[in-house]
Amino acid sequence: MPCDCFARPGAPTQSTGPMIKLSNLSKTYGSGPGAVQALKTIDLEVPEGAIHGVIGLSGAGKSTLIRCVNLLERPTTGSVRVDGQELTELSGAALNQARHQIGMIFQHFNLLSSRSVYANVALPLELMGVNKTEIRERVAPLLDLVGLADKRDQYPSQLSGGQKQRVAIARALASRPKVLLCDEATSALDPHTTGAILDLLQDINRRLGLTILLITHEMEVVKRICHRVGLISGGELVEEAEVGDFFTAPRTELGRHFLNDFLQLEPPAALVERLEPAPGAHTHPVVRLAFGGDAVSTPLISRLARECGIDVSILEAKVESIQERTLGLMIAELIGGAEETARAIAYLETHDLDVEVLGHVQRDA
Ligand SMILES: Nc1ncnc2c1ncn2[C@@H]1O[C@H](COP(=O)(O)OP(=O)(O)OP(=O)(O)O)[C@@H](O)[C@H]1O
Repeated sequence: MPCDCFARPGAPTQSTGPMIKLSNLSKTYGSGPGAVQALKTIDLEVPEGAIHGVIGLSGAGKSTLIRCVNLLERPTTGSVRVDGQELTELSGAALNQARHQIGMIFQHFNLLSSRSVYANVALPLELMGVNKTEIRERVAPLLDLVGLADKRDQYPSQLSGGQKQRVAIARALASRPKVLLCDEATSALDPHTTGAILDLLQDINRRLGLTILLITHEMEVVKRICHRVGLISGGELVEEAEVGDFFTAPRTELGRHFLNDFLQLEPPAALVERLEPAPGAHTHPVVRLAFGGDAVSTPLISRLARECGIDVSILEAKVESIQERTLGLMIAELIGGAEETARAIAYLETHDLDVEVLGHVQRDA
């Protein structure tokens, strides 16, 4: 439930559609032979109140994408609608006004070193022409919200990285935005501080009903606070899903790469050396299984062995909690004849498990 003290008087939601809607968005840097097409026909919708992550490798186009949402980068083609308003048609004062609805935080905080914590948070309000009394009334609860009321007169050089990011968050919220953009906001922080900042962002999302779009290269960030996630590669959104679905059944090779990297569930090295890509006359498959929902609490493996007439040798297994969902992961050898193991894989697939055949090993080896 949004908190009253951060309400946006006179600024009701203009649209009943998504809070952020990017349509057919492309961005090319430069021209001629050296041109770089950083974004290619991106379509993305973020509903009001959602936390939406975009993950990708370095150079995939994440920063360009998020900077197009507030027109820090002007897209080459396409549409950017925030709360129903088309931003690409705006410039000058009208664009500045629209940007009050969109706060942003950065990897390196971007605080002004010559200004105190209080003055950094007050800055956007000064630029908006808010009077001093109102600024005082608005900054104090923001510092409370981010847990820095006792640091109001300190300077950025006297703060830790996590505290600097808290100041940046308070500053981003000063104009009472509807959207918060987070550009690798925790990448410069240690894991403990990252957790605390992500908790704060989640708390703000819940208390203020703020829509958050974040970009990251860290699955941990997605796992911890995002509702939905998009995967970007070569400037294209190649996959988009609910976070629970993405972690249980990524649909692309790159999605699997991110997941495996995060889970670090790899077959033992000795087995990898024996893996062959194609089945042979005397091989059996090695599979990686990911399962969520009811499958986690069902004795599927013993049923599989019984019903398909195979043996199952479990090589690695773990259970992860992804927000409210449980994800089971396993690497196993399915030991049996070609027909039986093919039937076993089909059986697993019909029970909503994500099955990846990693390769095949000689039965007698
Ligand atoms: N101002 C620019 N001029 C020219 N090319 C650019 C510019 N900014 C980014 N690029 C190029 O656009 C592509 C996407 O860059 P972008 O910074 O959006 O990727 P990213 O996913 O955020 O990468 P990283 O995680 O390394 O920050 C890259 O090939 C990059 O070199």
